[in-house]
Amino acid sequence: MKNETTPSVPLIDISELIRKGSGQSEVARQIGSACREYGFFYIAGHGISTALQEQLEALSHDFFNRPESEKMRIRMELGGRAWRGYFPLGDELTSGKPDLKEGIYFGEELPEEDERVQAKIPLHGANLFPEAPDSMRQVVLEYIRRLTELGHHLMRGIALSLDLDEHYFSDRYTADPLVLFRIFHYPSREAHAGLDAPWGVGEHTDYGVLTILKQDHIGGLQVKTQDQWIEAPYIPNTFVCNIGDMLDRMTGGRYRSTPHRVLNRTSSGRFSFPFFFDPNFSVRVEPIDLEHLGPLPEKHQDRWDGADVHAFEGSYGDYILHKVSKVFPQLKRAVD
Ligand SMILES: O=C(O)CCC(=O)C(=O)O
Ligand SMILES: [Fe+2]
Repeated sequence: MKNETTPSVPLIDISELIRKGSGQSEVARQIGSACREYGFFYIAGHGISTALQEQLEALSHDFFNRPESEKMRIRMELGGRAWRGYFPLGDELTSGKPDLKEGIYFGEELPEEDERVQAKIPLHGANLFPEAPDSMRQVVLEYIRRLTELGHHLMRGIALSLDLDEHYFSDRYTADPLVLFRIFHYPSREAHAGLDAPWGVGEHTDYGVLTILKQDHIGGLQVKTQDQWIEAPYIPNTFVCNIGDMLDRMTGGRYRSTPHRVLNRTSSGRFSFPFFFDPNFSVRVEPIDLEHLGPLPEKHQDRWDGADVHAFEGSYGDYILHKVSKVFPQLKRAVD
């Protein structure tokens, strides 16, 4: 008889990878298997303190509970080409439709003197922090710092999982990664029954190499496996990691940039904290020679022709700007 058990996103304890212990090759093996099968995995043993996570959550609740007029004081238009700041409900489009979410965009904090800011390179610049709650700046910057370190560890694990040198990605792509951090608030559907926004976030794939997502107890993240949508529920003190388009491209589709979406079915607001650890903005992203792994598994070969990530030529910056212009048409005008 066929086994009817619903597949679920695997959970991997990465503590041996973080401490570079003797068990890190086993962690890498588990990461590789999850990336091939799901493109998604949970991590435990990640070393990010619960105190920092709780502070971030409390500050986010505080900020998003404030009146719209106050939140709009750090609206995205004021962030210009750096692509930072607050966007109100319905302003972000995924697959051409408004999402039922509001949020703030952050990134690496760069001063005006930084040469990339001077050169007016898009997505580089200073963050917009609210005046209140006033510890938002310190907590968000600390969170970005810690998650950047975690991203470097995970990229070592991903390199090992492909039988590559552990510094493969940092040598070529992520020594100076493009990091983007977002805080999203998904209100309950009944609070906005009039808005034509079918999803919290519509079906999409992520753009870069690796996303490290903290979600709250409300849950609502859904992942598209080979043949069905499955839930990726809240698991306390874990992060959900997923592979983005650039790693799909680099691995010739062996590692899947898996479509996902969000639906808040509850009557409470949902908060989530996606952190995107991406290739350097200026680097061209090329396929890796993975002949040592043998031929591409048949079930993944269909991704080759259909998915435009494999046909794409250019820097990561070209790729992300093209994507962003669809999600935030108004930002494109700031960049042009
Ligand atoms: O909020 C979530 O759980 C996921 C958000 C997401 O998929 C994204 O920002 O790319
Ligand atoms: Fe996503």
